[in-house]
Amino acid sequence: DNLVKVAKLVKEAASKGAQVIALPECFNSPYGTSYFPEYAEKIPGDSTEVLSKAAKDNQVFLIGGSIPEKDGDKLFNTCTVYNPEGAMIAKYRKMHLFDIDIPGKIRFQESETLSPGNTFTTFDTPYCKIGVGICYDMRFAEMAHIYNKKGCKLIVYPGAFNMTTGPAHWELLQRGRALDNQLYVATVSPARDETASYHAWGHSTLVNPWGSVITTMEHEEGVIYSDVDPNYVDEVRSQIPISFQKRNDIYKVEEVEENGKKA
Ligand SMILES: NC(=O)CCC(=O)C(=O)O
Repeated sequence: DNLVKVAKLVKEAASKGAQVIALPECFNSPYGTSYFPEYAEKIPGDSTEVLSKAAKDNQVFLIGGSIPEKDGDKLFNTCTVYNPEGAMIAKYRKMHLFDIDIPGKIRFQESETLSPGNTFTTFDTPYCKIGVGICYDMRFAEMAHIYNKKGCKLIVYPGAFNMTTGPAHWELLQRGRALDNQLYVATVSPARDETASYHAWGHSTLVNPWGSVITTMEHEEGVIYSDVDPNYVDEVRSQIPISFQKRNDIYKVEEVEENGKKA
């Protein structure tokens, strides 16, 4: 059902002028560790073929939310990205697994069935460079900082916060990452399904480099639209030039080398 919905909604968004479209975390699977093995697919596979076709048919960049990915005997929470020709131009595996335990509220351990990825992922568009993270990744300021250093003007986080952390942290984190790095931050959540075991907070949102929420929604299914203006990123950065004012002589955020390669 969700694959059919993707084809329909991407077409609808493109017909209204969208050029870059993003889907939610785990859009082809219920969000829950017991579901991931059942719904996991290889990449390429049925779900990613639908994404590739939707991008090509509608001539858009498509950030395909995420799916549980099966690779050998491991599962990952993986986002794939397509260009308007339908080619997969990026693949990102969630680096920071959502393992939390808030007594009486929520315990969730993605690591029960998923493994973490180890690679930062950005891609170029004619509009700007875009960085990809998934949900819990948004809590890690250093990751967004590295995307800023790599030249991104937009970071997209498909994400499914919950009814405990959503109201408290969802918007605050996006505004924080946007303001820290003076770039746009977009989050895309699944709609809330009251019959599911995990109740998503919803509230897909776009925040601008000034830290202002420029578009958002509630928790029902829907599509939201907004312009991203890469020139506005430059404007804010020249007005408040924090990137030049960092005391790199005293502290520095940098990618570590892993096995001789950048992480
Ligand atoms: N899917 C996730 O990573 C959820 C993250 C979350 O809810 C949080 O509070 O962080």
